[in-house]
Amino acid sequence: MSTTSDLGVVDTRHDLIIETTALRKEFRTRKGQTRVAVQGLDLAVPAGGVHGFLGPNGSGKTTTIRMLLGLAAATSGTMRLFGRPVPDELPAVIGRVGAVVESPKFSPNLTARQNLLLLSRSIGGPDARVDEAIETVGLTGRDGDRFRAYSLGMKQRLAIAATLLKDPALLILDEPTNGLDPAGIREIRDTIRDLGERGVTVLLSSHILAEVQQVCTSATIIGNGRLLASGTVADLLAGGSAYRVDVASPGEARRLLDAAGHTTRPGPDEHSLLVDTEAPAEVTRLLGEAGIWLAGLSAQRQDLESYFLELTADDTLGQATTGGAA
Ligand SMILES: Nc1ncnc2c1ncn2[C@@H]1O[C@H](COP(=O)(O)OP(=O)(O)OP(=O)(O)O)[C@@H](O)[C@H]1O
Repeated sequence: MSTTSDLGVVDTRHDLIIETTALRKEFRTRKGQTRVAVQGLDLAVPAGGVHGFLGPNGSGKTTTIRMLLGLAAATSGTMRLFGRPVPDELPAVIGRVGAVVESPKFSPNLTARQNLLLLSRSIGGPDARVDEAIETVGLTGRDGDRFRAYSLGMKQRLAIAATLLKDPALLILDEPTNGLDPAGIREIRDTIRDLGERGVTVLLSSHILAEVQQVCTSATIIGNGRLLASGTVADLLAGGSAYRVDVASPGEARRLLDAAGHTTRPGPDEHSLLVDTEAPAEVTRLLGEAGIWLAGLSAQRQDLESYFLELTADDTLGQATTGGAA
């Protein structure tokens, strides 16, 4: 049974900071069609560390985050934050959640510090927390500059600083490095890593793998609103190791290997396929016995990025739509 109280104690039964089950979101398009943005998503974010929420553009990340924060209604499914069902019990937990989903509004003529002081006082926070937040995001020394003179990267860091004013246990950042140059990306990345090391659970949504791989301890990969893979980054990388098989007829080879219980995927060209297996010799034997001769067999060592691209290759073409007018 739940151990939660009005103080927002974590439900120890789950020990998950974010949990969604069969989460679904449909939008009605102008043409009267139903666009399924999120379809049956099970998301499980453990306490502590930085969790990547990865998927190509349009895969449903922002929609999922908006539902978690009560900014959009789910069509069906359940969601929990700190073990509490949301949106029903969102008021009990929202004080522990910091989020940068859209660009927050700062006054351009006030300094960064003045902007933060205003925000902090509006939620009854101590002024000292403003200094802490400025230091955490690395804006010490620049906090006296007017907001309008800030670079995009500094604005993003200020947005993160604003979320820290309530000392959140969970920080949700939606594509925080969008539009930043490499130096700006590195600054944000360092800030996020630092926050994770301080014990804040961070959900970091991104479609850029290379940078996420360096920051995240665990990750969920989605495509077309569906879960494709989830686990520690190390597990995801291990799961991504595969063998490339070169044969004249990959379709036939895939059917055979699938029937034998292997998991296969299309290869990088028309005469290849990828197979996830611990036993490449078994693959050779199965194909050989069926008269399918291998022209090549090679282990594929992958980084998270190529694994991600491979997983989401079929999911970037468009969203599922049903019903309505053509
Ligand atoms: N208000 C809306 N009305 C109709 N469709 C929407 C609406 N909001 C989002 N969608 C659609 O839902 C799908 C998922 O969009 P979403 O913004 O959640 O993706 P995302 O993964 O955050 O993408 P990005 O990386 O580009 O931000 C897209 O096909 C999008 O067009």
